[in-house]
Amino acid sequence: MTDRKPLIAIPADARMLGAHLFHAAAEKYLRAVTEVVQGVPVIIPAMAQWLSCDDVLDRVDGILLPGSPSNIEPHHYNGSPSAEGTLHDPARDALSLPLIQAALARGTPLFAICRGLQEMNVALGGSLHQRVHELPGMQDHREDPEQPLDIQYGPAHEVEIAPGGLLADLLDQPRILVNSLHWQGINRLAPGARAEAVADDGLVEAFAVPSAPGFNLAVQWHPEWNATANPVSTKLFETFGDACRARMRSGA
Ligand SMILES: N[C@@H](CCC(=O)NCCCC(=O)O)C(=O)O
Repeated sequence: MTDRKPLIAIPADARMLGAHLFHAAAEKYLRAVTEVVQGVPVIIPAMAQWLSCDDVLDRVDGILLPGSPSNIEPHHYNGSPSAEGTLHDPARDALSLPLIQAALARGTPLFAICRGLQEMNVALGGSLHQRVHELPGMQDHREDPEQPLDIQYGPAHEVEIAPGGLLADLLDQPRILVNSLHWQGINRLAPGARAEAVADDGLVEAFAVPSAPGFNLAVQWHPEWNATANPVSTKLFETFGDACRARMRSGA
């Protein structure tokens, strides 16, 4: 008998489409889960007022925290108010931030991408820079929205892999080339988090929480974009998938 496929929860963005509020996730994340993780993606509506963390975690084998154009509300990390016009998604904040803490405590495998990395850092007590490109000495980590998507999600800069960590173990190379589509970034890395990759301007671009009982990894770049065409991205999603399958088989 073959195993069932693991169920992978993807917290939704809450977005107005016309006159109605939708709970949505971009197809590229669903595709990475179906195609590379070999799992079944389940979009979790951003309705934390009616769904507890246990309602979700009792049923799923892993969590994928996707990127989003929206920013975390800065009061979650004692940040100064956002610039006027900043897109927020308080419903997603309310779902994701407690879910991250609960998933890490339970050992549910967790893979966090872009906004997901920022959420994981904030959920664990870290803080964010709101406009990395305006800081002296920092690179511009934003995409050019005028370019076609393949260029926006194309290779942008290298990151240095921290020796002795999870990524060093998985990838066995000192530097990798990543894409870059973000304004915000880690300011204070959360207590208990270990930097796994750092850009040349010093920005932490990946981290893990080694003391958590399950697989967990957060990356600032977008491995879900054409994941099967990039060996590093494939490896990250396959490793996450293996952790989800192991969790599922353990019956935890
Ligand atoms: N808004 C934050 C997070 C950036 C991010 O997650 N971008 C992804 C955009 C859509 C997607 O590709 O899923 C920031 O700018 O830092």
